[in-house]
Amino acid sequence: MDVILVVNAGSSSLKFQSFGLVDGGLQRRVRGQVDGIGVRPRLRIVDSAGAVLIDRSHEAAEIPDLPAAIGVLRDWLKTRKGITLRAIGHRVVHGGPDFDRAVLIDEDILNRLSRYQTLAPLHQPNNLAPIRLAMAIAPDAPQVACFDTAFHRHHAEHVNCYALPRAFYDEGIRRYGFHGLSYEYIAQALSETAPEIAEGRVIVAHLGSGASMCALQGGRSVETTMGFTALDGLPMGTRPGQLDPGVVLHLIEEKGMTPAEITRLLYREAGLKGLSGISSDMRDLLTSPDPRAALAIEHFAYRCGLHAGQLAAALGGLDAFVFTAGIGEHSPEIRARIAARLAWLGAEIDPAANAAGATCISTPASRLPILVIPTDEERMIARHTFALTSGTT
Ligand SMILES: Nc1ncnc2c1ncn2[C@@H]1O[C@H](COP(=O)(O)OP(=O)(O)O)[C@@H](O)[C@H]1O
Ligand SMILES: CC(=O)OP(=O)(O)O
Ligand SMILES: [Mg+2]
Repeated sequence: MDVILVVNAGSSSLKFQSFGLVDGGLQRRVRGQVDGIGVRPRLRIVDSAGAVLIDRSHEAAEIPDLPAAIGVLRDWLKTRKGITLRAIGHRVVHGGPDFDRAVLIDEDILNRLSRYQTLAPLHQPNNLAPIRLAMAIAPDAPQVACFDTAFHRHHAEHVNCYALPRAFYDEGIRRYGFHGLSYEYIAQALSETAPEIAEGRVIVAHLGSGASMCALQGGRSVETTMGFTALDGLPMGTRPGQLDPGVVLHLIEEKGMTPAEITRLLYREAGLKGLSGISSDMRDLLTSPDPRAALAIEHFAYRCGLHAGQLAAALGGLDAFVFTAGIGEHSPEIRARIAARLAWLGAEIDPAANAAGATCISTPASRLPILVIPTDEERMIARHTFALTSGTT
């Protein structure tokens, strides 16, 4: 069978899916991930029916880093029989100013994407490593880069710019926005399942370890909370979200911190982890009796409400609100706390539907429909990869 392999390499995990090309469409075959890389590595692969094919824990030293995780994926792929790899699609977080759509990868493209490593230090190096490896070991398989930034590339100029001298904008210092593959998937899912909502003004809240919100108008992104990098906007697992740049100046001038130290602080030590001093994982905070956990949760819900207000203003009103990603899909408590902050926009949550994880979690009387839609960045990547390579393979 001909398959498309999708690779989504993150900061501590390698997620992958394969899709069979069946009757001109994409049929998911397997879904897997290596997570806890370098700490508590675990490989788990399930088939399309949800049956577990592999669930294996490893010693930290066995899978200490991303290249080792890619090696595990490669070894597993070798055991698959009767499969022809037609193309590989990759999530690449930063596409800079040039890429407003997915692109076939060659050496030149790869070199251009390498320039954005410092703009997405948690993601870009890990996104590019599997591309390089596949170029070496499967040079005949076309590879496609699918960008988090592409879905936001058509924002109006007044949305895109910072109030800095124009030269900075021209050299690419702009508000790019991220999680675009997730938002594009949700926009398509909405147009299929709730077309009347999809045509209107919708906020999608992608709340995972990275978190952002997107304002959709008629299925297109018109505003988002992240900017030049994936540090801006909502507080996240280990990133602070919106921060007065004066804080960074203070850290440099008064505390003598180096760029590397500040990068570490802002990408790995801040957010829920820094504020609570307990964990970056919302599940740990929700079960902790520690008041610092309660503060971090309150800060998160407050800032989500605040940024939703900004996006509602950008849209000039709001017709629906959608929760997605790890926290958005799985935490009724956080959904309820954020929805309570949207009461002024007409939101009224249905506690039973929320607890049950229903698709619609607002009451029939709610002026604002509130939905939960699981995201699927990998399927979005497969769609782009298929569209770009079906004529060439
Ligand atoms: N049941 C749950 N309750 C609260 N938070 C959860 C739950 N399940 C997952 N999460 C949160 O989701 C996060 C992971 O989300 P995910 O979208 O997979 O992020 P990423 O793709 O960025 O790793 C975890 O760090 C955890 O905080
Ligand atoms: C861009 C970003 O923050 O991605 P993730 O949520 O996967 O960390
Ligand atoms: Mg993610």
